[in-house]
Amino acid sequence: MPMSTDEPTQWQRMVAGRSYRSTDPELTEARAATKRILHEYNTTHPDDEATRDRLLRGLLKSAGEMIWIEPPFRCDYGNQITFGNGIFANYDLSILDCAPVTIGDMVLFGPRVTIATASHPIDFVQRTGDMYEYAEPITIEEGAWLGAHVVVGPGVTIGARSVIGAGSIVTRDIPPDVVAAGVPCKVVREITEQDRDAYLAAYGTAG
Ligand SMILES: CC(=O)SCCNC(=O)CCNC(=O)[C@H](O)C(C)(C)COP(=O)(O)OP(=O)(O)OC[C@H]1O[C@@H](n2cnc3c(N)ncnc32)[C@H](O)[C@@H]1OP(=O)(O)O
Repeated sequence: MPMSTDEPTQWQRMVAGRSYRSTDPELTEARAATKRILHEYNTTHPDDEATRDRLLRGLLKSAGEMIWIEPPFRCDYGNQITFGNGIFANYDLSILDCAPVTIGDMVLFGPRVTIATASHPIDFVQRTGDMYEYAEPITIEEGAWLGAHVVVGPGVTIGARSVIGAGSIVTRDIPPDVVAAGVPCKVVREITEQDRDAYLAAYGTAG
């Protein structure tokens, strides 16, 4: 029987949220190309902001204004990542962008945040023999702040302006305007105007 020519590629399966194999040659080469760009990014001179900005804009699907991603920064493909405006990421941001990753305006990342869209089957044979993998999109809405060492899992949305405590593992959606923390990450409380007053009382203004 003749082979069908309209079978989706592994890339098409991956971005459609279906099972795929990351060992596919097209995907392997795409990751290798990304690593070459990131190697250059991560070894720039600290003062060479212009080169880092150029490399980032060539790598990402889209990038707004005023983005500062401290090296080292790692991702799988780059062209699945959208950054809004005014984003700061501290050292060691890792994004497994096998599905779309959308970061809104004014999002802050503490050091060593991991955003993992990719996952594997729980079943051993599917995971190792079949080598199946799948990925689900992740969205971090505008103004969210993720503390150090936060891990965000496949399919999660973190709501606007919410704060995720250091070391949290986020496995479910987090609503807007809350402090959430822990393993697994749960809402601790809502953020209110009292937070502003309490901050000023404790630390004052920056002049
Ligand atoms: C962009 C950058 O580079 S950021 C620099 C890196 N800095 C960080 O990563 C620091 C991040 N900060 C935190 O994680 C802080 O703990 C915050 C912001 C979540 C604290 O928020 P607050 O609402 O002030 O929390 P508060 O200290 O009042 O604690 C509320 C409760 O949540 C718990 N909690 C707070 N943080 C965490 C956390 N990371 N993990 C688990 N539980 C936590 C507290 O133990 C407390 O529980 P309790 O009521 O049972 O005692």
